[in-house]
Amino acid sequence: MDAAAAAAAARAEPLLGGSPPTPRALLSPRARLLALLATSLTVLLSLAAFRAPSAAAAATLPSLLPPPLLDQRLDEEGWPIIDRPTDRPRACWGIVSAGRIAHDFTAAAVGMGACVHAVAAAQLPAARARAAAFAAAFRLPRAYDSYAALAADPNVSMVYVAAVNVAHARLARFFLLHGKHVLLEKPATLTLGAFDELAAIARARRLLLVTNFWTRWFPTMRWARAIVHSGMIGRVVHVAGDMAFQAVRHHDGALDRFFNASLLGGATLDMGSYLCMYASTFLDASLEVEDYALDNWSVQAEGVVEGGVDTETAFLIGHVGGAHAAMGTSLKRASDFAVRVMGTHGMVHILGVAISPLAAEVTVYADASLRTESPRPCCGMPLVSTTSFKSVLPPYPAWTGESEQYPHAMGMVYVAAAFEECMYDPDCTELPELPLEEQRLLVQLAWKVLDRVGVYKGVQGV
Ligand SMILES: NC(=O)C1=CN([C@@H]2O[C@H](COP(=O)(O)OP(=O)(O)OC[C@H]3O[C@@H](n4cnc5c(N)ncnc54)[C@H](OP(=O)(O)O)[C@@H]3O)[C@@H](O)[C@H]2O)C=CC1
Ligand SMILES: O=C1OC[C@@H](O)[C@H](O)[C@H]1O
Repeated sequence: MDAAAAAAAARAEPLLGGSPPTPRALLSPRARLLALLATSLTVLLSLAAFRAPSAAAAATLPSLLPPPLLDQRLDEEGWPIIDRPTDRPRACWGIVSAGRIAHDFTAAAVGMGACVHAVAAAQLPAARARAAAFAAAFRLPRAYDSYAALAADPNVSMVYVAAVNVAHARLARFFLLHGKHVLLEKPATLTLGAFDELAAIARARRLLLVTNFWTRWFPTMRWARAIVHSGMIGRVVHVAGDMAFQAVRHHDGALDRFFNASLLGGATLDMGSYLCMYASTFLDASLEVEDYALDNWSVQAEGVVEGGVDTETAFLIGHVGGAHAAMGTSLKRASDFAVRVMGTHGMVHILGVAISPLAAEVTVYADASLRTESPRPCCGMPLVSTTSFKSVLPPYPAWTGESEQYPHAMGMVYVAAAFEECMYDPDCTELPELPLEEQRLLVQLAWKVLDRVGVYKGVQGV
């Protein structure tokens, strides 16, 4: 292991969780012996199922296992290590819009040493001054007050589209047609038709089109996925998540995007889209072949609609494999922003803020299906192990004089690094962490939720 990898491993090491008192202590001596045998068997089977990195690890309890190896390279401060070519120009970003998340992404990108060449602000008033101030703060060479000027800049090969939801389809189409690779803020589009058009352009021109579900590239998410895929918690049967906050109604004197139907606001297209992403991530985790056809998924939803947007929504997503997700989102109440992935004999708990998760915990219980004695009628299986995972973010670049707008903003480095690395690989046409077909499914799942709740019916082209 080289020094950087060792530093990264140290930063992302599992913290061995203290186990709560085992319920076994409450059983009779005979039941205790049986439980011990069952637990030992479960431990052995868990170990067999777990893709441990070395044979030595297979001799230890699951709670002592190292996490699955993460193929993510980070330096001592937590910055991604990128193999940039030395024999040709670097790929440079253009930032489309100068709003809140655009600040966050740009801070992460300049912090990690990426080339951010220009920003364009073009929709809200004072575009020229806003773009100039943005460029000055992040020391970008160019500031434009039109998106067309940014699209014409030959130094920009990839753009980050950070405008409000209603502009996503239009701007992604515009920049793809100008030959730029596009990292597009979520939700990619409202309608399937709009997404399919974007995907067709991207494929035809061999351009990257990636919805910015940045969660997918977080070390915590990679760890959680690896744990679930290892079989350590058994077969996934249920995912539960809740993401809600009391959104501000007004921003800079106008109705904020959250409550603004003309900007495609509402809880589902905001945080609900992450919950759809979590459902897609884990519900089919046990299938050998990933299948993103909507026919394999069912959606039910209830919601409260105010001013044309959903402000409180609960939805269920079912997968043909039998697993299901129960999700809640709201613009009007608090939440722990956590997601729990429940398997037949264990659970991965992705701690809030699960949009940009820095910590998770896996709990493994004895597998009742492997026990020989009559199962107890209720409640709680003997605990086998609890293992935690934590990661740290690289520091915000203080020299910008800016500060983060959204939690864990520096976590944008992970998706930015993956995107940039793909730019240097002639064979890379999609990011494996979020293929186009899955992005398409995510558009459809959110659309189904909204359809059931009764908003945005009949809207086309966005
Ligand atoms: N991945 C993530 O973690 C996050 C993603 N997001 C997503 O990013 C997008 C932007 O969110 P955020 O930065 O909070 O948004 P802002 O409210 O800050 O607006 C972003 C930009 O959109 C344009 N815009 C804003 N209001 C209007 C309007 N009334 N009419 C037309 N254009 C408008 C402006 O572009 P210009 O500057 O060019 O004038 C503005 O700078 C959303 O799609 C959201 O879902 C948001 C937060 C976190
Ligand atoms: O994508 C997002 O992530 C963070 C949330 O607070 C924000 O509203 C949303 O758009």
